[in-house]
Amino acid sequence: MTDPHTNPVLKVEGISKSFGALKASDNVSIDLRPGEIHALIGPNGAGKSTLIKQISGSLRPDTGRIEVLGRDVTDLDTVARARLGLGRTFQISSLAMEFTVLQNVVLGALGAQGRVFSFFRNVMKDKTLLEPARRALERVGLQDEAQRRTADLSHGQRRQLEVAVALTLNPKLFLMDEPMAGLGASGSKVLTGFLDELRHEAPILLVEHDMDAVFALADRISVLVYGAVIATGTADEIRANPEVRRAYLGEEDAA
Ligand SMILES: Nc1ncnc2c1ncn2[C@@H]1O[C@H](COP(=O)(O)OP(=O)(O)OP(=O)(O)O)[C@@H](O)[C@H]1O
Repeated sequence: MTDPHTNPVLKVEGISKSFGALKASDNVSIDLRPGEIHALIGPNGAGKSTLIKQISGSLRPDTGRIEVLGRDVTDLDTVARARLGLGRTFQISSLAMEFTVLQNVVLGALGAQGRVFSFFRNVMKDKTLLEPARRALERVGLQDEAQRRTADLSHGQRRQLEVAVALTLNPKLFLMDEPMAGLGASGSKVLTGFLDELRHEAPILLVEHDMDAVFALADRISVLVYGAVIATGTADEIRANPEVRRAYLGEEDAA
């Protein structure tokens, strides 16, 4: 369990973001503590992805402040935030399907570092890239698939590969947008086990529709409705919260 008194690795304070008349983030404050998985749940269109984008740096909030490891990153771009230790996996795959598994990890690490390359052959011989890439593949259990074409992997293996790409940067914390999406029961079980271990190394802010995974993994859960956080608490507190049941869980019969 996490100690609420330790300094959070991520602190979001009063973030708001509007698209025209629509308030996609409405004065959101949340934090992420060392060793924890903090899940962000809410109905479709509640503003989960919009919030993740603002934390990762790909979308600028209208107001509010974001701190990563005690540093104000509100004005930093995605590359600078990644360098500080903010890892991210995406809702839609960013993998190059025709490339091998190992090539994707190497290229992903290069891109995330903001580096450019001119000769692909040289990049694939660069030990400073290859070694961390192989280590990351081992961590997620894909070491035997390194030379396979990414398009030939199962959906679950691609999700593992995305985590491996993010791991090469040694993230101090993770933002994950629906990592279980499209995984079968066995795939999500494997990934659940992996995230359960990963949290000790890098705490995770997890957007996820799979309620079994959320209630199994999350130390804390925040519920977003119409851009605003209506509750934050443990799984039991969230299950028992009448406002949450009315606004969300009750309607999906997930409690
Ligand atoms: N770039 C944009 N321009 C205009 N409206 C947007 C934009 N991005 C998101 N929205 C709107 O903001 C609201 C929040 O969207 P968001 O994708 O963050 O929700 P979500 O909770 O992640 O949904 P889902 O669970 O379906 O992924 C939605 O009404 C969406 O249509």
